[in-house]
Amino acid sequence: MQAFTNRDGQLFAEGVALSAIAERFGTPTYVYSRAHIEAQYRAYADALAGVPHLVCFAVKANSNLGVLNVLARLGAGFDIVSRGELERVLAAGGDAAKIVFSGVGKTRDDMRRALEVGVHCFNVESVDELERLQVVAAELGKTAAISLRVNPDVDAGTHPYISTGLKENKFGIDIEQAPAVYARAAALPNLKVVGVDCHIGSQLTSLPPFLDALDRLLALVDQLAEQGIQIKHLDLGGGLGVQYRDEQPPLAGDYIKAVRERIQGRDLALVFEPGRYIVANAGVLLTRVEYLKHTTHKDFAIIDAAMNDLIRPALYQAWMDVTPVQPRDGQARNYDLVGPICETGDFLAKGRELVLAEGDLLAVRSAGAYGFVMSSNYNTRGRAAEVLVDGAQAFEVRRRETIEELYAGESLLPSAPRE
Ligand SMILES: Cc1ncc(COP(=O)(O)O)c(C=O)c1O
Ligand SMILES: N[C@@H](CCCC[NH3+])C(=O)O
Repeated sequence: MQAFTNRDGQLFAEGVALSAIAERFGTPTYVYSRAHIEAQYRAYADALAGVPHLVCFAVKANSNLGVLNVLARLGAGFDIVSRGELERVLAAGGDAAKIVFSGVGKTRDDMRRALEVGVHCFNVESVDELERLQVVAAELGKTAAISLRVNPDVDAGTHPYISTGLKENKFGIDIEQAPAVYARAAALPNLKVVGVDCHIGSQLTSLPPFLDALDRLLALVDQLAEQGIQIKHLDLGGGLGVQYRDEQPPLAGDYIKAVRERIQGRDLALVFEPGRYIVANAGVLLTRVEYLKHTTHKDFAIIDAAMNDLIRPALYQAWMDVTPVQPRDGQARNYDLVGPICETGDFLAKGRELVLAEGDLLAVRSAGAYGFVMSSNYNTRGRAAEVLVDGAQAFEVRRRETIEELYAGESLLPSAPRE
């Protein structure tokens, strides 16, 4: 479904004009559509009907409480990688028993809290983590359900920074070593082996890498059964891509259909950890043109959003669509859209044919995933507001950070006299 549509010469988020949101909440502001989030979640959940499953939204993609709450109300599970994400999920009404805990660097505190609230499963990424979890669980007198994140050595064919399933990546346990590590896990008294998981990368635009990884996991499940270790669930991670420009990634329904065909006849529950697929196209970053700067070489539109608000273009050379909220007639120019930050890498888009004037509003599309969550205070800029649209209403689900908040918690040196 299209969350952002053109009507009466301007762009709407569901039933609310983006110009009205800018008027009310200012810019830069992230705007999300509840209907889109729900539709994307349902694409996964509906395709899994009839199989025991969990769709665990990857909180790293968008951890806004309002967004998490929308998903929690739908019965979603959550994939977390930190204590912070855990507390957010609980604060948003998420069910601890539907949380899978991923990440290569879980601390003892992380483990304690996750055991205390009773997460569904720890996705363990190394032998040392397994041993640490045994100690922490024993101290608390608890049993930790675990899955090993295996590295199936599949090339996801995506950007090298977001490819995670190759031998040279830091993630997971080499699939060839997995049987031995499972044997160790099964021997530890406070751990209970329940699953196998993998996540081979993000923004995948074709099915074969997913299915290759699945085949390798299924071979491992069979091998483990011969060792007397029964796997209950298979967690295939996230990674399904979305359309930013002209990519044609598979739909969740087709992906899940292909997975279901391959696991037919097996007594396995399925877990997925989609992030981008659920929220990327549910969000835009709304920004205003501050200045137009025409030089002999280039035309720049200096906008009030910057790389601190949305770092994907600077970090991955990601192409993001930018659309005027109220398109105007006139002579288009070829603009670089740049922010106010003192870095040449501070751009959100380059070489766009646009008709612009100072004060115009622009929507940077597909910004619902890895947008606000990757923002920073660089150049002492307060972070953007976040607004969630539900039908004809817009709710500020996070207010803009104030200047005072930017230095709250810092202090001066005490003025002790120097000897
Ligand atoms: C373990 C794990 N699960 C899920 C995700 C979510 O990925 P995506 O947003 O591509 O669906 C990631 C991030 O790539 C991840 O590292
Ligand atoms: N932050 C990345 C995705 C990272 C996926 C996290 N494992 C992006 O914007 O594309």
